Amino acid sequence: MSLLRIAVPNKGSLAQSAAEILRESGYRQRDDAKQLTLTDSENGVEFFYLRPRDIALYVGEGTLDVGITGRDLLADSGAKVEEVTGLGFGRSRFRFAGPRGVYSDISQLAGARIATSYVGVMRAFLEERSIDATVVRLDGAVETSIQLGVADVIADVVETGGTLRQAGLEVFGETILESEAVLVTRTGAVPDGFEVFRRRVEGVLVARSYVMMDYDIPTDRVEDAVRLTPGIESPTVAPLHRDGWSAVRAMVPRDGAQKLMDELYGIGARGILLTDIHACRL
Ligand SMILES: Nc1ncnc2c1ncn2[C@@H]1O[C@H](COP(=O)(O)OP(=O)(O)OP(=O)(O)O)[C@@H](O)[C@H]1O
Ligand SMILES: O=P(O)(O)OC[C@H]1O[C@H](OP(=O)(O)OP(=O)(O)O)[C@H](O)[C@@H]1O
Ligand SMILES: [Mg+2]
Repeated sequence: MSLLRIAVPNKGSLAQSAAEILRESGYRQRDDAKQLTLTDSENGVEFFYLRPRDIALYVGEGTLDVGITGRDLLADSGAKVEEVTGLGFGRSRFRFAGPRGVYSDISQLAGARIATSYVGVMRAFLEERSIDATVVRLDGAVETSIQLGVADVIADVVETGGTLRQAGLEVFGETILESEAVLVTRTGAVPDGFEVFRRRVEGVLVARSYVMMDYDIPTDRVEDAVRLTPGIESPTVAPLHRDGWSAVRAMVPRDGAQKLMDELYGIGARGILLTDIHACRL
């Protein structure tokens, strides 16, 4: 059987987290950052470590079957690929920024020189709003371009905002794009072996965002408790040896789990336990 060919970021902000999620999904990953390919035939896959910006192109051309890249890079590429799922890491916003106190609205972009590494996204944004501005393509360190007189404003990736602050810049206007790492395939194609891969990765995402909750509760309060912890399909309810009590087990979102424990305690639940889920298939 042919191997599923998967493109993985080789460097940059997405590389480490991408390798982590693949490892947690049970795949082998390279242990040398100079290694460019890795075959995991036991699991039916082959990994290609590539620049995240190029990944949409390889997948869009059909040279590779699946890719992990940024949603913003995907939008910029114009390649024929579709997002299968967000992966919850590499979160960033794509924003306009200018010298502090000068810009407050995108109407001020008319006639301006905008430096960015995301020329495709920028041109589309300006065209949609009929704004006539000059786009200056830069590879990185875009924040410095204003000081150096190459541009008036920039459009760049912002995470903490630390880089902008250091450069004496501030964001203005609407958020152009919200990004995170995404799993992509070629539009309209479901490559052989992809479903197994997708289920493994989605299993890790669920395991990361859910926890398992167990508790005991007087049987006459089970309905109230189940309303608080409905689980994904339906919670397991089993009789306790102690008369009039039941045990309940349900998956709950990790965020807010502590508050949920307080609420369950409040309606009479006891022995409330929270445990991590390491992997799952739903
Ligand atoms: N500081 C950051 N925090 C979170 N995501 C980021 C950050 N910088 C870039 N990204 C995301 O990483 C992807 C770009 O990856 P790429 O490897 O091309 O650039 P990079 O992470 O800036 O690395 P480098 O500039 O060192 O090559 C995009 O999806 C972008 O949104
Ligand atoms: O809001 P922050 O947390 O400061 O992060 C945003 C910065 O991170 C990235 O730069 P990177 O370090 O990848 O350098 P680059 O500009 O050369 O791509 C991005 O291009 C911003 O400059
Ligand atoms: Mg960068």
